[in-house]
Amino acid sequence: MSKRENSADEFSVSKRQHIQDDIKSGKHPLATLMSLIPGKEQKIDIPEQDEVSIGRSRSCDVTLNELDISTRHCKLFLVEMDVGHGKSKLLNIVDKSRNGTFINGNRLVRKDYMLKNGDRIVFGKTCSFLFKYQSYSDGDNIELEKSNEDAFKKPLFGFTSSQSMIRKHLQKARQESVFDKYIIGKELGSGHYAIVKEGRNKKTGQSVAIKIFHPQLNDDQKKNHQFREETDILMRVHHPNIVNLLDSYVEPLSKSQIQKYLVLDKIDDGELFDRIVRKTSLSQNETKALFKQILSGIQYLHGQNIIHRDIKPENILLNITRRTSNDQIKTGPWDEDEIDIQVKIADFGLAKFTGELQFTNTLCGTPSYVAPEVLRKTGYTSKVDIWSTGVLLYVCLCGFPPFSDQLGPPTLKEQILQGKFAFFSPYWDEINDSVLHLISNLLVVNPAQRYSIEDMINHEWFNDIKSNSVSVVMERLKITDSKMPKTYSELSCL
Ligand SMILES: Nc1ncnc2c1ncn2[C@@H]1O[C@H](COP(=O)(O)OP(=O)(O)OP(=O)(O)O)[C@@H](O)[C@H]1O
Repeated sequence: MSKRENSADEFSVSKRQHIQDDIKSGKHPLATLMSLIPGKEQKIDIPEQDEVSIGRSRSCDVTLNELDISTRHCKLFLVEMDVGHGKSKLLNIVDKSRNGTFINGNRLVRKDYMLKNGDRIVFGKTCSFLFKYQSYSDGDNIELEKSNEDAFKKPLFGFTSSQSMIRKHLQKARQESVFDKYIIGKELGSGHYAIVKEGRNKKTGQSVAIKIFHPQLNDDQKKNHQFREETDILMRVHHPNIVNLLDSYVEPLSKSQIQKYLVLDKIDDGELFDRIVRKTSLSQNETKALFKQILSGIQYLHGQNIIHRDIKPENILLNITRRTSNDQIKTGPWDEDEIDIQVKIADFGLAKFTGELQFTNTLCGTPSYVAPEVLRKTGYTSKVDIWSTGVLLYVCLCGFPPFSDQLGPPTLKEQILQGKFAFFSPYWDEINDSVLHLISNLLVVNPAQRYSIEDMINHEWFNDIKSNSVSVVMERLKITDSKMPKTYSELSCL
């Protein structure tokens, strides 16, 4: 007897007659389990039926003969689910065993789990299988639902009929799972709503960042569709100062939960926030050079009717080219060991998917960058980004925000609503009046009187020209040491 026959015999996996019949009759199985035990190669087909039982009992649909398998070890339930791209037929696994069912190393305890391609399932201690769907979804029945246009001001990208065909095709192609296309690796960072991990495209080898939102209830199909439609649009946004969105996925986690994924260009050198913390504040020249890029990105977004809504130093990422030899010439006022810095704005147009708490900054957990009209909830325009950019400019130059509870009373919220801020001595003493004038035209409570992105780009501070507009001397406020605001750098050491 050959080794192979012998092992197949030892690991005899029998299936009930009707499964065999299905296969014989040419009816496709829904999924397969490939044995991962060396020398015990085995492929088990999972038929497409409402319930599939797996266990040691001969009456189970799939019988596993190992001693640590329970009589009825687990059940697979067929679930039709729409997570934003038409109905998909999926298998939901529920454990019923004594020794446990493990998915990718985690024991299923009193919860169900929606199986996905590439999952490693271990029944009991040793029965280890790789799970794969045969035909994952009902791809020919995709219904494109109209997006909720009120919730998202439509960007200027129109769809021609051929584009709409491409879009349909794209949508069909996108029924694949994020795990089919990418290998997910180590953590790059985390925020309130998501953790971001390194990823690698299995086909091209491209290194990417994968933003994995915390699990959400799958209680609103319309919202899932909206997420898919809007991320499709954001995928067409390309600018050198904006992080490219490459792919988006909504994956079922269980019968009631989903998880959203965004695949992004990977940006290697961290957040502007960390640079400010490290340096306490940035020089005028460095701030100006970084802001020229930030403003170019924001101008592009506003030109496409996209409002960022969450401009803050944590969302400004940096790609830094380091010096490798002494004769390399710097492209800007960067540090000695830096040749070039490319600014990349992250998280644009996505704030609405994460709710109001989004308006926070990670250090203080306060809405320091939010425009007054957002707090007032009276409706807003792209001018909210101008306000936040004004706060960011202030922070870069002195190292602390213009509005904070430390500066109260009044409260942070009241300071913002009243537009109550000051340039404190000695922090602002050596900084040009010209940029104080610019900031004073950005932190204006009435959005109609606030600068536009073009006003900002054309301001004399950026263009190093002297005009008559800044003839006034900007006031610096002297306050006692005890009242002096703490910089992000000081706060990060506490
Ligand atoms: N494209 C990227 N490349 C590399 N790192 C990234 C990328 N996007 C995000 N990160 C890292 O992951 C961290 C968390 O990401 P992000 O800020 O998008 O999550 P979030 O939950 O939306 O955060 P927040 O709490 O600010 O709302 C970021 O601070 C950054 O350090």
